[in-house]
Parts: sequence; structure tokens; C-alpha cells
Amino acid sequence: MGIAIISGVVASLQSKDNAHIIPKWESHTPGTSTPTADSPDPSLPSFFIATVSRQESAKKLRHTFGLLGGLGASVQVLVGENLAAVQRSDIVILCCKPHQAQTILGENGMKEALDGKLLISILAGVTISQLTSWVLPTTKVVRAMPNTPCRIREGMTVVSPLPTLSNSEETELDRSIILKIFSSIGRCRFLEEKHFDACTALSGSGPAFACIFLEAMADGGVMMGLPRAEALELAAQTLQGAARMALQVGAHPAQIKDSVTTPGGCTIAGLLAMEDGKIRSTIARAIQIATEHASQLGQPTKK
Ligand SMILES: NC(=O)C1=CN([C@@H]2O[C@H](COP(=O)(O)OP(=O)(O)OC[C@H]3O[C@@H](n4cnc5c(N)ncnc54)[C@H](OP(=O)(O)O)[C@@H]3O)[C@@H](O)[C@H]2O)C=CC1
Ligand SMILES: O=C(O)[C@@H]1CCC=N1
Repeated sequence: MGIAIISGVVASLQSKDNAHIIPKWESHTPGTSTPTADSPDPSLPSFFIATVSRQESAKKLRHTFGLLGGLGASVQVLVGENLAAVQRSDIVILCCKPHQAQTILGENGMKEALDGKLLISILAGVTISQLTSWVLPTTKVVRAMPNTPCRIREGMTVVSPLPTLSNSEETELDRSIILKIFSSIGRCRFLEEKHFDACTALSGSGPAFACIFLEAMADGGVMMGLPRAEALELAAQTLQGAARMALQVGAHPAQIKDSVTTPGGCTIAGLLAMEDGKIRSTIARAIQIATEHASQLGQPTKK
């Protein structure tokens, strides 16, 4: 997921659309971001540090970020040097497995390195109350729940509200930095932490659930004789089109469905077959069960 976030942000910095906001500055992540003295916009990182624990992962990351070219060169990959990376950073995005957080944040000197900095955790199930108990009270802790489409800048990220500080200007700046980072790789919205397990299931895990539906639609096409590649293209573009109608036009899903459904036609025949298979409750229950599971991740009894 860390790769998806950096890849998306780097792609956004390379995009012509964003030429007006490409800052002349240096920064670090996953990291972090630090503007140089003459930076015109202190709100978007352009230099990143990615940290991993294994050489094998570092090789993979260097290959991936090398392929990004141009600004990809501004991603530095470090192995086993979390403390050094955090010391050199203003913003840290924690992207390890939920059960690893306490150990990583508990490393000698880490609390001091995080003093006064913004710590964004994307970990499923690990609460703000747990995170704040592992750092100094001066570290500004937020949770973010992104998803893998961030990699192609079509992500959905939910962010928890920033802690209240006496300096409201600082909070506003942090808020704008967070929004710029995650809006550069898709949609971003703030939501109360109490909704995070549901968001983890719905949008965090969602790409996997959506791909089951996508694959099943394509399988149906293949069953009826369509070549596999074309069946997948038709299914993916159809799902994208329907989703964009809901997002861009603001159409209710039922309205989109009704507009496709000719009386006595083939759509209603297919819809009834889906309802016979309890497709709605199956999908909704999957979100319910994933939410319940998410709430246990990073808790003492779970790995
Ligand atoms: N995958 C997804 O779609 C989403 C995941 N998340 C959350 O993101 C987090 C990561 O998930 P995911 O990306 O799937 O998991 P991965 O296992 O793919 O990534 C975990 C990363 O953490 C690194 N890491 C592990 N230990 C250390 C350490 N001690 N120091 C530095 N780096 C370390 C790993 O590198 P190495 O292998 O070298 O140790 C690896 O690059 C989880 O907490 C998950 O809940 C949130 C939203 C969506
Ligand atoms: O499966 C998981 O636990 C993570 C969290 C959301 C998506 N992947």
C-alpha cells in the first residue's frame, strides 16, 4: 500500500495537469515531506524516503520507483533505518502490518524523532488511542484509510480529524497538506474515527470485493463464448461507467438500474437471477464481516 501511495503522488507530481502545483522543494516519506527554504508551496511532498526491513523488498521498491523515472528519482529506499528516515522527515506515513506498529514506534529514539511531527497511520484496526500511547503527546496522530487504486490516482482515502491544537493555523496547514497528498491520488474525505472499521471494509478492502464481481461478470461472458480478454474489458469498462454515473451525475444506483431495465427485457431476467442468489445480502454481509474483522486487527489478541 505504501508503494501505491508514493507511486500515485509521484505520478501526480509528474502530471501536466498539476504543473501549477509542482513545488520546487525537497521532501521525504513514507515517509515524509520537508519543503526547502524557497519552496513556494509547503503543502505537497516531492522527495520521499521509503523504509523496509528486507533487502529483497528494497530491490523491488527501487525497481518500481526507478520505472517511474523523472521525479521517481526523488524516492530514496532505506533498509532497517526507520529512525534515520523519521529524523529527516516532517510527515511520516506508517504503512506496516497492524501488529508491527508498537515495535516500530517503540524503537529507541523514535518518540523523540516524531516529536511535533505529523504521523499518518494507514493501519487497519489500530486506534488513535493506541497510537498516541506509543508516541509523545506532541506528535500529531491521524489515521488514514486509503485503497490500492491510489496507485493510478483513482483511490479513495478516508482521514480521521486532526487533533485539536492551540495553534489553529498549524492544524489548518496540516489539514491542507493531508488533503493535497491524498487528493492528488484520488478522492479524500475526513470522517470520524468511529467509522474507520466500516471504511476499512468498504473502500480499503473494496477493490478486492469489486474484482470478484468483475471476474464473475467476465466469466459469464466467457461462458457465453466471448474471448476472455474482451469479456474482461467489457466488464471493467461497464463497472467503471456505472460507478462514474453514480459519482459524477449523482444518480442513485436504483435509478441507473431502472433506466437499463426494459420491461420484459433481458436485464430484468438477469436481475431476478441475481436476487435469487441473494447477491445483495451476500455483498452487504461481506462488508459487515470484514468490518468486524478489521476492528480486531492490531489488537493484542490478533496478529
Ligand atoms: N493492502 C491494502 O489494500 C491496504 C492496506 N492497508 C494497511 O496497510 C498496511 C500494509 O498493508 P500491505 O501494504 O497490504 O502489507 P505489505 O506486507 O505489503 O507491506 C508492509 C510493508 O511494511 C514493511 N515493513 C515491515 N516491517 C518493517 C520494519 N520493521 N521496518 C520498515 N518496514 C517494515 C514491509 O517491508 P519488508 O517486507 O521488507 O519488511 C512492507 O513493505 C496494513 O497495516 C494494512 O492494514 C490499508 C488500506 C489498504
Ligand atoms: O486486508 C487488510 O487487512 C487490508 C486492510 C484493508 C485492505 N487490506
